[in-house]
Amino acid sequence: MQLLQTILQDVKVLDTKGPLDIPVQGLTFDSRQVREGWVFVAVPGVQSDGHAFIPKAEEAKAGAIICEHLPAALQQDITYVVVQDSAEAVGLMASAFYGHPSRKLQLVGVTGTNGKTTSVTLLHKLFRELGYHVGLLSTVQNQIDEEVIPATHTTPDAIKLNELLAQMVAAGCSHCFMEVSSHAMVQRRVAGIRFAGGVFTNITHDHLDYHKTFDEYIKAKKSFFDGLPKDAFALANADDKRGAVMVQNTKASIHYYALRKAVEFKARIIDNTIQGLHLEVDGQEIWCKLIGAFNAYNLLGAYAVAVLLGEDQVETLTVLSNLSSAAGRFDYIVSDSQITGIVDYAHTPDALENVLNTIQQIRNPNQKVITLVGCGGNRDAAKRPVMADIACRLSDKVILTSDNPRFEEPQAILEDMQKGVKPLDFKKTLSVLDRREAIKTACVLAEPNDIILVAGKGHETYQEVKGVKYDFDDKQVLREMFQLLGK
Ligand SMILES: CC(=O)N[C@H]1[C@@H](OP(=O)(O)OP(=O)(O)OC[C@H]2O[C@@H](n3ccc(=O)[nH]c3=O)[C@H](O)[C@@H]2O)O[C@H](CO)[C@@H](O)[C@@H]1O[C@H](C)C(=O)N[C@@H](C)C(=O)N[C@H](CCC(=O)O)C(=O)O
Ligand SMILES: Nc1ncnc2c1ncn2[C@@H]1O[C@H](COP(=O)(O)OP(=O)(O)OP(=O)(O)O)[C@@H](O)[C@H]1O
Ligand SMILES: N[C@H](CCC[C@H](N)C(=O)O)C(=O)O
Ligand SMILES: [Mg+2]
Repeated sequence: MQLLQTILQDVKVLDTKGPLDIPVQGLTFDSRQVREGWVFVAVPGVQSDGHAFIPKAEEAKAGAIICEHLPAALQQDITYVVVQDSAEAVGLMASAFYGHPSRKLQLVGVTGTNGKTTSVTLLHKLFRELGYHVGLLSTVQNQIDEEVIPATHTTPDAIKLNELLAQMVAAGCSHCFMEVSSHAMVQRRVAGIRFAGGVFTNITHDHLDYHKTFDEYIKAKKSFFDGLPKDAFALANADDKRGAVMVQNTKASIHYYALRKAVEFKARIIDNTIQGLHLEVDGQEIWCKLIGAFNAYNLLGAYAVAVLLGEDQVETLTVLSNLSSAAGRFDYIVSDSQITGIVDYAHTPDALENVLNTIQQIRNPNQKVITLVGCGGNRDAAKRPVMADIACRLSDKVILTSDNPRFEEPQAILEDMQKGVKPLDFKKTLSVLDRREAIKTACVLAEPNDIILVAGKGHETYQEVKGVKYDFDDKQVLREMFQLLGK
């Protein structure tokens, strides 16, 4: 068993009260999980401050308490350690507690507003096909080879993260591909993690509820590259306005990929149809099953990562051309009367615009596009009118509805969205609060050959209302409605 002083090795300690050579039975930042002999780290949060739960941890017989300031009264048989930054300390301690698993495999992190899940999923599938044992940490699910471990966050907390990495190492994984969210950067979930490489996909408006300003959001993403070590690679999308800024202060070796610029890794779209993408990548032509111009970026990024990790270029492209996308990313079903129902996780203005542009490019002029979209509660409210406007601009009919209202009033979210609808578009817009009814309405309105886009929830199988997750699966409801209506 590890000693407290061992797992504190990399942590900036300001003060200690009590012995440090005590065994650590477990590590947590949640007082409700503390057991006898465990280490409790008090972390300031958004809702509350972990320091307020120190008495609970003491009651549960914690062996040590790590905090940024000492409580007024100290318990005799507990060690107290004051650190400068307890969120960072959790990461550093978790890495040591689990035996530094990130140093034992090639870990690549992907950050950016859109394309993270798609990119890491492609990479996981690619490296599996290339014959490796591979881990995956994504919004949709975590995986060790084909074994699925449910995910609660895009990036797990530092303790869960190291625990999962340690499981991957134990299972013989040589690689792991993970999403690094901006929340994870701010909350230091990847402190102490060693990356072999980092990828930047793009950055657009999102999560301003949390980061407050776009500058802060950029800073959060950039801090990932600032922290990469010298022997890692930093791969950035050069077509994104912020691509160069992201990697400007990194110690890692800098590489770029782009569709519109002559950089190290480049691709060109030859054709973009409902059957997939025909691309030229580094001078080689390939056909891919993924649909939409934005997926050319995801494919090119995955290719570049593989090459930077030393894989053969031709073999990589051959495997990539056979891969399908992640669940809920341009997922579609076709009804008996040839109505195409597309389910996509587009929940940002940029993603919605990309998906709708793709649909506009691949549809024929007789097919109407009906878009159903909502915006999440307790999330960035500024995107609501913008997404409604984009939907109107790029669709023939729009149905505004609910998407995880959480603790907000669904009707109020809808009204925020309605503010973005221009007077000229009033006629083509409907608001149907209940998502099931909204999908039904879209199916009623659709005529043979039309296209319905159900945006925002993708792979999610629930609708979250006031803390309760009710079963809800866009694709299944679409299928049900097609059947019910005989479409
Ligand atoms: C806004 C946000 O990110 N919140 C995360 C944060 O919670 P918090 O700051 O509110 O924590 P808190 O409730 O104030 O508690 C503060 C501290 O007291 C502790 N505590 C609390 C209660 C108690 O009884 N005892 C106790 O010790 C808590 O464990 C915590 O350490 O820290 C928690 C523990 O790690 C996270 O689970 C929680 O994620 C919430 C559930 C969440 O929804 N996060 C989303 C926004 C998120 O992280 N999303 C990104 C992806 C976004 C994207 O790119 O799409 C992600 O990586 O998943
Ligand atoms: N490279 C890309 N550029 C722009 N849009 C993209 C890109 N890749 C995917 N998208 C769009 O964004 C949506 C989300 O994609 P994906 O799940 O891969 O991103 P993500 O970064 O993991 O998102 P999240 O932060 O919500 O987990 C997709 O459904 C698609 O509509
Ligand atoms: N990872 C994102 C997912 C948003 C998906 C959308 N369906 C919503 O609920 O807003 C978040 O938690 O902000
Ligand atoms: Mg994701």
